[in-house]
Amino acid sequence: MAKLYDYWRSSASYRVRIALGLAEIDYETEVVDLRKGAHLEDDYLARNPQGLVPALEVDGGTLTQSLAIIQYLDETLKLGLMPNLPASRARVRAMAYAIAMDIHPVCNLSVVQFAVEQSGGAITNESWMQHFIHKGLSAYEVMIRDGKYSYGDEVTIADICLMPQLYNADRWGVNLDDMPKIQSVRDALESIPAFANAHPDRCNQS
Ligand SMILES: O=C(O)/C=C/C(=O)CC(=O)C(=O)O
Repeated sequence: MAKLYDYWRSSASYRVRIALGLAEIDYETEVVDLRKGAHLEDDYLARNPQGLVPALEVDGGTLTQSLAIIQYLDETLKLGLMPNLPASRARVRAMAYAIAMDIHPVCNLSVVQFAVEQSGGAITNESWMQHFIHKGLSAYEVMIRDGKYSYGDEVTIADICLMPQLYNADRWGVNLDDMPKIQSVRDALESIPAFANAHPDRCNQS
C-alpha cells in the first residue's frame, strides 16, 4: 500500500492527496507535523533531504516534490491530467506553475514569518498573504480557458494546484470577489469527491 507523509495544511501535500484520490489509490498517512519540527528530524530527512512535505512511498520507492509525484501518478496510471496537444499542455503547465512556483514559495509560512520578523511590524502575515495571493490569483483568473474547470472541461494538474491555493486564500482572508471564473471553477471542483476528501478539514491532524 502507498504511504503519504502528510501535513494537512500544506498546499503541496493537499495537491498530492487530490491526485491520490483521482487515482483511486488506497494509501495510509503519516502526519509530519511541521509545527513540531517533525520535517527536520533525521528519519524524515532520510526520506526527503529537503525537509519538505509531502513524500510518497509508492511502487517500492519514495517520491518527493508534489508536481513530480502527480506527474508520476499521471504517467503510470494514465489519469489524463494533461491535455494531448503540446500547446495545451504548455498552457496547463503555465497555470500550475503560476501557483506552485510563483505564489506558493513566496507564501510558504516559513518565508512569510521570516519577512514579518524582519519587517519590525510593518508587515503582517495577513498583509503579505493578501497581497501576493491576490496578485497571483488575479493573473490565474485571466489564464482560465472557457469550460467547467481551469482549462476546459477536463480536470488537469492546474486544478489540482488551484484548490489548495484557494484554501490558503480563505485562511488569510483574501478577497476573491473580482475573480468570477475562479469561483465558478472552484464550485465545479468541490463537487468531485477526490477534491472534497482531500480538504484539510477531512484529514488526520494528529
Ligand atoms: O500552517 C502551518 O502550520 C504551516 C504550513 C506550511 O508551512 C505550509 C504552507 O505554508 C503551504 O503549503 O502553503
